[in-house]
Amino acid sequence: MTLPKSIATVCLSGSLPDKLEAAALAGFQGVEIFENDLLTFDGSPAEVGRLCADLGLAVTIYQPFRDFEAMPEPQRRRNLDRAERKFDTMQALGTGLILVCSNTQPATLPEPERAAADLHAMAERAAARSLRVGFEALAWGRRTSLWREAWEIVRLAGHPALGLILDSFHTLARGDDLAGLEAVPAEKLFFLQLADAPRLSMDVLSWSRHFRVFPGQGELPVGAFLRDVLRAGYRGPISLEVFNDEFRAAPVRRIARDALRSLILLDDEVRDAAPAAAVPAAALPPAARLAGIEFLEFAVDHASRQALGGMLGTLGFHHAGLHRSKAVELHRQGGVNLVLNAEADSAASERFEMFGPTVCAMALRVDDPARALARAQALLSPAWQERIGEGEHRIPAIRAPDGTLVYLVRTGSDIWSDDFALGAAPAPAVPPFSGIDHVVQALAPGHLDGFVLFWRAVFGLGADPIWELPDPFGIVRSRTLSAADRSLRLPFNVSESRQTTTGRFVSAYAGAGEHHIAFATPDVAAAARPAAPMLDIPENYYDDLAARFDLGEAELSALRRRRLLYDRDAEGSFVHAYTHAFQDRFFFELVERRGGYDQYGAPNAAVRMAAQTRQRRR
Ligand SMILES: O=C(O)c1ccc(O)c(O)c1
Ligand SMILES: [Mg+2]
Repeated sequence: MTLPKSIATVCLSGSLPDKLEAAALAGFQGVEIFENDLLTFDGSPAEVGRLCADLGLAVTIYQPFRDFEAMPEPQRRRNLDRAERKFDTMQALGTGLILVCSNTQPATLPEPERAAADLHAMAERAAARSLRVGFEALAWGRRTSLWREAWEIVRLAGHPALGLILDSFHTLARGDDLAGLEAVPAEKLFFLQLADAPRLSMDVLSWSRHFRVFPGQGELPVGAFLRDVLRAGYRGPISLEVFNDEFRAAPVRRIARDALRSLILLDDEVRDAAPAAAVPAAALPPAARLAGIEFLEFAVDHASRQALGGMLGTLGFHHAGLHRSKAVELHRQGGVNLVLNAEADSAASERFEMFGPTVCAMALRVDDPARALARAQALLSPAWQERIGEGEHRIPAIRAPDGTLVYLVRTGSDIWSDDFALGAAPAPAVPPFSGIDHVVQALAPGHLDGFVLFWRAVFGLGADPIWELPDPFGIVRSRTLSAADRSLRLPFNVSESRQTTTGRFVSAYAGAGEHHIAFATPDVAAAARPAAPMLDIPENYYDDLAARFDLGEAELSALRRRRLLYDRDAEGSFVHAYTHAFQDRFFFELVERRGGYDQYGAPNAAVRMAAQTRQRRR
């Protein structure tokens, strides 16, 4: 047994049957029927009830019933009549619970006693039909906007068919918490809705109606909230109620799968507080201990392999080996392995046919590949198997949300000697790269939240807040996921504009993908070798640097001479440089972190994007 999982139909796109099928297919046990989805459906409530039953879905609640409590007459009497009609609907749907959200009307009377009396009257009528009523405080309710105020009214009403409904968004968005919930009898906790959200400064109604996300995708402490509810003795379903413009426009099955992934993760995070009967039979296997990127693999053809190999050569890479049975080359520079795959009829060639030269796989070093794979599968990411030759290594892999492969390589193991004919390494001509510092991926609008959840859940990465970067042709939003020890850093960029560097990448190549790869170097001035096709930076940038930081003349002229970019914070400094884009697709960055600098030089992103636009036009 795990906590029963439910989802409100409002989270999903499409017609009501589409939503129900997707919820059932993903693996939910229940659905909240949102009134609007029923009103716009051309079948009876009884048909919806049958559809749910056929799909194995319980109708956990019917909602919302608005603007009910504490209205003056004659609305009061009309509201009670309206409630009777909704009870008919509930019985046809086959649900025993209705959600009343707190009144938002200016005419709402202020006395909690009046609200309690009205809800008592409604509960009395519900009870006559063996139905129940739950009361939820909307964060923007006229007189009732906090859960404690809603509880006070439910307590005053004192009817067994009336209880409290909690919604994490309404509480957490107000900066409130659940202190005091222990005082509410467990049997009065009728239902629990969960939603997360990014921290935004806007009115709470707009925030709620457009920007909610699934737990784990936002920045609110939903796990702690759920733990408090379970400690208070709540034993009902956990139900997602997310109003999100992007989710409502996205393919319904993808969003339903993200939704369930979010609850599986949350369920696991609160195991310590869950009632014994609801503790998942098996905990999720712990997330992998990561140790960086063993290799990145590019899908290429013979011509682009030649060209990319040439460009890598200017950065000090050498051709380190050839695969024994496939058209696959290994290029190396220090601790960085890049695989160029031109094998026909492979996962790589599939990507190449669709997107041209592109990164098609990333191999992560993990402490235990089998455990990492088991966790991914438990979180709804299926395993993937590449065709292999006699005696060659089988590396476990899963698919990232965009279909690229994530290989799982045991830290410290040698995956190269068996499958590759390796040549002798030449003496390094430049200070060797210590590894891959970060890999930036461009995503199509609407995909960021899904990627954030995937990487958070499957690999336990943490997510930074969102940055907004000004491109000459629009805004790029960027969010970075990283391991706590920074052994893996993955910034994701999204742009609504098709003209930005990010937007062009996504629209021109019909998909997302890695659009820039940063190599870590101890000496960026040496690594940005004269032969390398480095991006030029305007003189104005260096004048501004001199004004912003008190750099010595020698340091400033060293930066200027090599056209390096610079950033600094309280922890340390960051010197970096970019190559031209390879065939207008992806590009490379060279980064030198000094001291404890832990960011990505975001103040320089606008300069970089403008320089890229100029370079492209040349
Ligand atoms: O935005 C709303 O009106 C609304 C309705 C019902 C809910 O349960 C809720 O949390 C919000
Ligand atoms: Mg709600």
